[in-house]
Amino acid sequence: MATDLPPTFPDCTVTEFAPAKINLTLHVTGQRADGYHLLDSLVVFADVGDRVTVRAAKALALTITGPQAAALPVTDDNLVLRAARLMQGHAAITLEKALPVSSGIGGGSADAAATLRALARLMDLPLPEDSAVLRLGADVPVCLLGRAVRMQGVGERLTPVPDLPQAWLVLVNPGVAVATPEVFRRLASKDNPAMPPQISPFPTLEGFVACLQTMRNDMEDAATAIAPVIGAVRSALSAQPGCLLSRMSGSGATCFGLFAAQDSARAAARAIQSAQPRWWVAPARMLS
Ligand SMILES: C[C@](O)(CO)[C@H](O)COP(=O)(O)OP(=O)(O)OC[C@H]1O[C@@H](n2ccc(N)nc2=O)[C@H](O)[C@@H]1O
Ligand SMILES: Nc1ncnc2c1ncn2[C@@H]1O[C@H](COP(=O)(O)OP(=O)(O)OP(=O)(O)O)[C@@H](O)[C@H]1O
Repeated sequence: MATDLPPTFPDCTVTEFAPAKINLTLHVTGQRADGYHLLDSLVVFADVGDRVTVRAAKALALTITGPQAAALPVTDDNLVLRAARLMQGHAAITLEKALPVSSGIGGGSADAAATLRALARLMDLPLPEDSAVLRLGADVPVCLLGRAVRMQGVGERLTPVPDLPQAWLVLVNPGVAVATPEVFRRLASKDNPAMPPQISPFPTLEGFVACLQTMRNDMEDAATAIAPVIGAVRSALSAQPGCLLSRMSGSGATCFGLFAAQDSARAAARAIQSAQPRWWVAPARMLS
């Protein structure tokens, strides 16, 4: 049911960027009685992502455009609409979908967070309370924060980390959607060691990478069992000159390579894309 807007409602549009979320590490350290898993993850963002534009309207409506739009039909449970309903936002919303769907880089969560931010700006309203944000999805709180952070609990405990060194990423998705609940179900162990209690400052990228190498993504084996092509993605990234570290993000199938120089990241992305024209490949700056 459409509701009339207050006469003073500003006639403008607001656009918010929805950056890809990357789990540089993802330790699964336990499971709660309700089935949700306890995590310990170093999360960063990349300068590639979706874009959410909101415009005041008499009723809530969503249009999806962009290179990945075909993979995401407009349905009532789209996270953009769920987020907008939380804000009671009457808005015409356009989601420009650039990130592959169900790919471990938090596309839906990033879109939900961007929608909350955009509607808060458009309507000059506060953001919803933390528990409501978490109910949208375990990755929505971290996406709402939108900067490098240690994520614990089921996704709600966010602790600042020291400034991270500048780095470049190559994100590669082989075009296979991996369902997060299935990967959690298939974990061989749900009770793995956490990251060290303190994350110290990293004066150099080399030191940062050495530290990351002592950590893991505990979902990678289970995701690779579901989508063996993840192994090929990891190999393709690791084989690139200048790749300091490669690992899967989230529940997959997207993997990232970490590079010291933008040129090497771009060259690696070009090489992988030309060898695998059907894969989604994106060079990006790591946002910390
Ligand atoms: C794997 C991660 O991407 C790591 O950042 C996230 O934890 C997943 O976040 P998300 O996609 O926003 O997850 P949700 O949409 O809340 O949950 C999808 C499903 O994943 C499982 N799930 C999710 C988060 C969590 N801490 N434990 C879980 O067991 C639950 O079965 C849930 O039904
Ligand atoms: N705006 C949206 N963008 C992407 N997926 C959405 C969106 N809204 C709802 N979904 C649904 O959410 C599910 C997960 O999609 P998403 O792309 O967020 O996965 P993901 O990248 O693996 O997330 P995460 O890294 O948080 O586990 C899919 O089933 C998808 O249909």
